[in-house]
Amino acid sequence: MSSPRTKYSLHRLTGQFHEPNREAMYRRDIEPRVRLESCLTLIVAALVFGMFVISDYYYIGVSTELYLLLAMRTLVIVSCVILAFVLGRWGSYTSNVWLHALPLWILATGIILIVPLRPDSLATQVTAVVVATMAFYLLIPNLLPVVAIASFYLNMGFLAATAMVADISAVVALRILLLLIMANVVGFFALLRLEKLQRGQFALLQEERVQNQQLMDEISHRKSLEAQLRRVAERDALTGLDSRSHFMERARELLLRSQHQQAPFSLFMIDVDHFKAINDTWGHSQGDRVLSAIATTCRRSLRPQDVIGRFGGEEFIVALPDTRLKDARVVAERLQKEVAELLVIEELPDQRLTVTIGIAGVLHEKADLEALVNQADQALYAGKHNGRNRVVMSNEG
Ligand SMILES: Nc1nc2c(ncn2[C@@H]2O[C@H](COP(=O)(O)OP(=O)(O)OP(=O)(O)O)[C@@H](O)[C@H]2O)c(=O)[nH]1
Repeated sequence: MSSPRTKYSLHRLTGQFHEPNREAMYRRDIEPRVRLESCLTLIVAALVFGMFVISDYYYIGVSTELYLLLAMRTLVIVSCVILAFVLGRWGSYTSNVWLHALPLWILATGIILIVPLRPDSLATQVTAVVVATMAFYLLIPNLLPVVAIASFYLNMGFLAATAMVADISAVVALRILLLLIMANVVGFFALLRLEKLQRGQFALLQEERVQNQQLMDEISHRKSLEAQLRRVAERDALTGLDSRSHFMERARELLLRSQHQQAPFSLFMIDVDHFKAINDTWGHSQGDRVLSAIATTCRRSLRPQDVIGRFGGEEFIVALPDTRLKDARVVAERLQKEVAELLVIEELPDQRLTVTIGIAGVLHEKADLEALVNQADQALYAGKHNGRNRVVMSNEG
C-alpha cells in the first residue's frame, strides 16, 4: 500500500499554510501547548518586569518618579497575571488569536512608558527593547504577522518616546534605529524558519496519521475477509452444518479431551437410503430440501455438545463426547425414528425416509479419529449391505 506524499505549500512571508483548513487544523493541534507556553511566558515576563524595581530604586531613590514607575510596573504585572489566567481559560488559538497578541501590546506599552519616566538610563532601555524584540519573535508563541506588528509598535513607540524625551543626537538615533532593524530582521527570519519547520513537521505527522488509519482500515478489512472465508470453509452451505474438515478438527479436539478425562467417546455416520432415487424422481432441489430437513432433525435431536458435520453427499457424521457405544445406539435409533417421521413429499404422506447408521466408539483407550471414522463407515457399509434402514455397531468398538 503506498500513498503519495502530502502536498502542502507555505506562505513565503508568514510561514502559514496556504490552505485555511490545514492552517486551522495545525492551530488546533498546537493549541494546548501554545496556551501553556503563553501563560508561562506571561508569568516570567511579569517577574522580570517587576525585578527592575530594584534598579529603579537604586537609580532614582524614593521620589515621585519611583512611585510612578512602581504604579506602571504594577499595572503591567497585574495585566500579565490576569492575561495569563484569561489565556489559560479562553485562549483558543484558532478563534481568539488576538488574545495571544495582547501580552505583546501590554509589554510593549510598559517598555515605552519607561522612557519618559527614566530618560537617564537610555543605554539600558535600548538593550531592553532589543531583548524584548527578540523575545517577542522567539519566546512568545505567536503568529509571525502578529509578532511583527507588535514589534513594529514597540520599536517605533520607543524611538518616538526617546526622540521626544531624551536628549539624543541624530547619529545616536540612527544607530538605535539600525540596531532595532537588525534585531527585527534576525527575529523575523528566525521565527519564519521556525514556523515553516513546525508546519512541515505537522504535515508529515498528518500524512503518517492518514497512512496509519489506512493501514488500520486495511487490517480490519482483511480480518473481516478472513473471518468470512473461515466461516465459508467451516460451514456446509446447504445444511449449515460443519464442513467435513471443520468437523474433523472439532471431533479430534473432543476425542483428545475425552481421552484426557478417561471418558467414553462415540461417533456415528448416517447415510440416507436410496437418495439417488429421490433426486431422480423429484429433482435435485427436492433432494436438497430433504438433506436440509435431516440436518435440522439432527440438530434438534442431539445435545448441544455433540458435533454434527456433513461428510459428503447424503452422508452425515456425528461425534458424541461422554457417550458409551450402547448409549450412542439409543441416540442413533431415536434419530432414525425422527427422520422416518419427516414428510419427504407433501402430496405423498406415505413416502418415508430411511437412514442407515454405522456406530463406532471407544471407552477410554487411546484411539485415532480416522480409525474410528473408518470403523463407523464399515458398520454403515454392513448396514447397507444387510438391507438398509438399520443401526449397526462396529465390531471393533
Ligand atoms: N440433491 C442433492 N443430491 C446430492 C447432493 N450430494 C450428493 N447427492 C446425490 O446423492 C446421491 C447418492 O447416491 P448413492 O451414493 O447411489 O446413494 P443412495 O442412492 O442413497 O443409495 P444407498 O446409499 O446405497 O442407499 C447421488 O445421486 C448424488 O448425486 C446434494 O448436495 N444435493
